[in-house]
Amino acid sequence: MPLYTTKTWRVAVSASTGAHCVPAAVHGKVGACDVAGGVRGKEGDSAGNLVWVTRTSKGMCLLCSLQELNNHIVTTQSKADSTSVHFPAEQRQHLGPLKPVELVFSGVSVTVNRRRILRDVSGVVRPGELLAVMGPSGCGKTTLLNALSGRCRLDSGSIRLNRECLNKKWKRRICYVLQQDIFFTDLTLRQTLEYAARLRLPDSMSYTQKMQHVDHIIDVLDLESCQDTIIGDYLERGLSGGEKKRANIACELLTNPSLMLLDEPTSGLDSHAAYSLMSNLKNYAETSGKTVVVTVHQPSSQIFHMFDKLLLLCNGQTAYFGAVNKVVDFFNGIGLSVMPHYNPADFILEQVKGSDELRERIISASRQARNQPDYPQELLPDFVPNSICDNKYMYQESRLQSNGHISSSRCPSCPPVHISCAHAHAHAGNPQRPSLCVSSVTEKQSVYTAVVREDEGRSLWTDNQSHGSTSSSGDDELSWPTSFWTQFKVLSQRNFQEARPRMLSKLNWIQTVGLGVLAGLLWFQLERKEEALHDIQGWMFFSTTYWMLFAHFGALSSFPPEREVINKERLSGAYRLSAYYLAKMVGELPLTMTLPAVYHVISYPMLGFHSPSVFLTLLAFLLLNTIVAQSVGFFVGASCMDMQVSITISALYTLATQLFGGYLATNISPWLKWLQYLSMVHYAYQNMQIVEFSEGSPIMCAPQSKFEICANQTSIPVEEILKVQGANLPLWANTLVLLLFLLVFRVLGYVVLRYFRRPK
Ligand SMILES: Nc1ncnc2c1ncn2[C@@H]1O[C@H](COP(=O)(O)OP(=O)(O)OP(=O)(O)O)[C@@H](O)[C@H]1O
Repeated sequence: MPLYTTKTWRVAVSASTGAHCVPAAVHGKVGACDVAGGVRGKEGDSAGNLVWVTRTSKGMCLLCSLQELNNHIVTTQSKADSTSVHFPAEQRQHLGPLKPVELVFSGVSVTVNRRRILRDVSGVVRPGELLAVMGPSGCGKTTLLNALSGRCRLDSGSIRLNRECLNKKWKRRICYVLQQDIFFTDLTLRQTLEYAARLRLPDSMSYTQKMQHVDHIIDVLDLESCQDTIIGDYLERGLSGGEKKRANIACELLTNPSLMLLDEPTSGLDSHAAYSLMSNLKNYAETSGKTVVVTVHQPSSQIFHMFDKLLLLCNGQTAYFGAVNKVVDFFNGIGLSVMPHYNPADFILEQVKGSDELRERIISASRQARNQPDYPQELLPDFVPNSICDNKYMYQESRLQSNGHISSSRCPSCPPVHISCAHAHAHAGNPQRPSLCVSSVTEKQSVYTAVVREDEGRSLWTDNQSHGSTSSSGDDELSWPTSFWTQFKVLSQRNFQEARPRMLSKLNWIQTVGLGVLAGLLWFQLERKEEALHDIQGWMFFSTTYWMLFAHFGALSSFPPEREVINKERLSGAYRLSAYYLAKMVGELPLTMTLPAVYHVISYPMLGFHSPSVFLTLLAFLLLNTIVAQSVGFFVGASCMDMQVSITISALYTLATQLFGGYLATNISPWLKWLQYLSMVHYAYQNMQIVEFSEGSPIMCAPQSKFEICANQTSIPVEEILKVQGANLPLWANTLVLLLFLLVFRVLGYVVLRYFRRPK
């Protein structure tokens, strides 16, 4: 699919329509815009001026260099660059409006477990910039990223994105690539990306478009060769460390995020892979106007010079914040000179790992640097953030009317904004009808202004220093990328695919068939007489308890790794918990039922087959019991964060359930008897007896029968068999209780995940 085309553009100027861009010649596919949004032009714009990209209603791609507007002619070429992440226009329009993000964090202090980790850390990253956070191990880099992504509470300070405080809407939009690679280990890389695309790309994109997008990301991150390899873990080898890292980034890149936070993306990579990854990110930031923050340990000098800005941390405090190319001057200024040919990254890290006195000197020099004129004004103590306007509407939108005037819809309490088209080089030879305008600066702060051309009805963003977003739409920003139905469908498929190798593993098959045959042989063709009654009951009790334990502990052990993945996905706002929960139940249902059914098919006919209806009803109760046990296991697994605790609780519950099931102990003291009503096995076992002994040939009395009724008749009715065990509920009541168990534990599991174990 050709994503990259070479285009030549002219600016047509006429008295009636003013200046606008027209394609002078188009080679390749029309509409395949390959630069996302307005960017500070690099390619084809040697002057480094703003390049505008927009789409007309006819789907044409317009690129104009503002600098050249006055010259009436623009030639912009965007050449193929396989390392850049570009989104084809027809896909990009589905990914939502392009929203460059300016990240400002000021005076951030964080305490974790009563230990102060970060103190008064500040910084600004603008769209198109790559900020590196560096510092010795344990200095607080990850904690800072956690704070910037809204995953930990600030003691003081603020985090603003496009001048809005970090809120739920932004948290969902931030892409945070964690240091650990959290995936379903049995899925291949391609399957992982496909599911992520189907879940996180909007419903307005077709399946084919989503898959094309996956292909593109795989191509960009050079993952073709390993796309069909499983992710793997320490038990089963899969992707290499570097491939996992890139897979992690690929999953996040799918949604075309405006702000990316990456924790140690180069750790575990060789120098070439690290360089290639960082140049991808650099390109991504530059060409797509993205804001990227990475933490790095010890970058090579090549990588170091790729960064635009550096935040150097030392014991949780800022040791340097500013342009990378000025860090050497900063250290020179305090008498610490880098030796020639020495990697500046190594040098500065050595300094911040030096003596206490040296570190104090660096930190205090960094504090003094705040008085320098080039220090970002947003970080100055007297900067008034959004106290004048409320956070939401610091951004404002203006409309360019057909008469050439600009109408501004700013909030009443905003300071006056002077929109200066001259300032924006946008006269285009016709002052009455400027094509594009940018905001100017008020006394204290620049205000983000998007100017909408009435004839195109489309917002463009700009600012002479930084970029604002198109208007934030509040609540709809919190809506999910896909419908409940899509989420349910995709998650069910993923659950099925992910759980199948685990639940239907070769070992589980061997265990099931082996036990089925063994149980069949042990209780082979039992006669229907009192002497064999205990054995028939033994088969039933063994079957119900075995599958209870199998399902309960299966659910218990599989949930902790799954919790990691769903927490990560929930934090990124990928889907509703309810969709996941329902999908988990439905997706795993066929797998949960397969092995007990196989066991039943093998062992029951060996025991003695009466009728298909008995066979099927017994199977139904065995399966119901298994599903109930699975729900209890899932509930315990979801509630307990500590595996040891959950195993202890489960062992206690399942063993008590067996003891009170009605087979092992029949003369239970009255004060303990109530416990049998909490035993799910009790109900399933009773029902199996009711079904088995109600149909077919009756159970014949023994010559020395222990049943009183045998004094008057030759066979034992089912009621008498159950009475011995102290059970008196009918079939329907036992079934109802089992269904209630199922419902209650499923609902409890959901409530725990929704309210008590929310990812933070
Ligand atoms: N939950 C926690 N409880 C106690 N201490 C914590 C916790 N989380 C982090 N810390 C401490 O905070 C400090 C900073 O941790 P952080 O993970 O942010 O460092 P880092 O700079 O990312 O380190 P590295 O480069 O080794 O990954 C460390 O000393 C760590 O032990």
